[in-house]
Amino acid sequence: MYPTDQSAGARDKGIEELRAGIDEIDAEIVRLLDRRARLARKIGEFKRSNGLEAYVPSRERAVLDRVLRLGEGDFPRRGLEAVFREIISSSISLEERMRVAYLGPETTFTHEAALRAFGASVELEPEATVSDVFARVERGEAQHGVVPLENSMEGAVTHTLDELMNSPLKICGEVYLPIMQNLLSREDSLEGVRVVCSHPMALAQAAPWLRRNLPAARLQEVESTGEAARMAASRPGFAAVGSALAAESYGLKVLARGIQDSRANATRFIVLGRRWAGRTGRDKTSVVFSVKDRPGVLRDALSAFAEEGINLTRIESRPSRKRAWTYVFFADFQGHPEEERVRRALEALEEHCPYVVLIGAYPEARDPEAL
Ligand SMILES: O=C(O)C(=O)C[C@]1(C(=O)O)C=C[C@@H](O)C=C1
Repeated sequence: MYPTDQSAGARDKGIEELRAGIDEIDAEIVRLLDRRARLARKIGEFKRSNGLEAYVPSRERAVLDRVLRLGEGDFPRRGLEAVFREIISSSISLEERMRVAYLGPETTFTHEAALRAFGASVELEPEATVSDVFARVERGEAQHGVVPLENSMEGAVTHTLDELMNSPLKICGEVYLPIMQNLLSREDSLEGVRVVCSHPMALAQAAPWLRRNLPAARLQEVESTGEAARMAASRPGFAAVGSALAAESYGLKVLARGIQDSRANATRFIVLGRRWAGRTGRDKTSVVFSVKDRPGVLRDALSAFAEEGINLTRIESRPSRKRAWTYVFFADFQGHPEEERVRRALEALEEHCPYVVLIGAYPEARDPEAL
């Protein structure tokens, strides 16, 4: 027999005392949060009268680092980070009406990345394409944007690189998300699935699993994983490759979990804004440049980075789209343009390159596994 509330007697008394302790602490937390909110409002007023932006990634990094250093007790570190992500998100919303455009629709991985970067208290606005996200921010209809930049298995998101080349916007943040692909459907089992739809990258990530487990299914490419989930919800015999978040919001069954090809599959997203972020001491900088047409020029252009001991974390070429067979290079490196050694390396780069544009500087994302 299970004890009822009444019969639990002495044990109840024990738990009630503990709960009274929690109630007291909760009241104190709320009082402290109110005090913090009042300070954030004042900071918001100061920023408004001095033309400063509400979202300050470098300060957020400092706040989170400090909190994680303080939190060496019983409260889990991941929990601390999540709680403070939302506290800061609330502060931002008190400072100004913050609109963040992202590559939608809702429930896609970019949505998840935007939530990671800004928390749930800002207005997250889904856009149909990467260039719509850029356009919204460029027109000032959103202060920031979030788009995917590269996937650890599929490589660069070329739409994003092409937009970065021509936009006045800067990268002010980065988010890494481990990608978990799932097979979502209204059907009860794999036998009922005739068509599998998703974004081409998601289909590619799940390709070996799909070949093994659904060899007869037709694959259909659609604009996004969210759109795929919507289709799977409305059409019998359809399944989508997408996130667990999508399954939840479209009422789909998860027929198989973790169907992506590699456990190391992660996507890197960027936060766009009008300015790059301030220096934190653990930063990354992104540049785009073109080189003159002569042997060894790329080596010469990059040698200053080696000489200054600056670690290049990515280099990638794209057609310039200005003239056939001419290319631009995208490079990311550890460091911030305010550092002397970075300034020297960039000056040397300019000597070798007809075109160099600094497209962003931002706190280097923490490895989520390290928490
Ligand atoms: O310090 C600031 O500039 C604030 O606006 C406060 C705060 C915070 O809540 O800690 C909020 C938003 C910023 O992005 C950074 C930090």
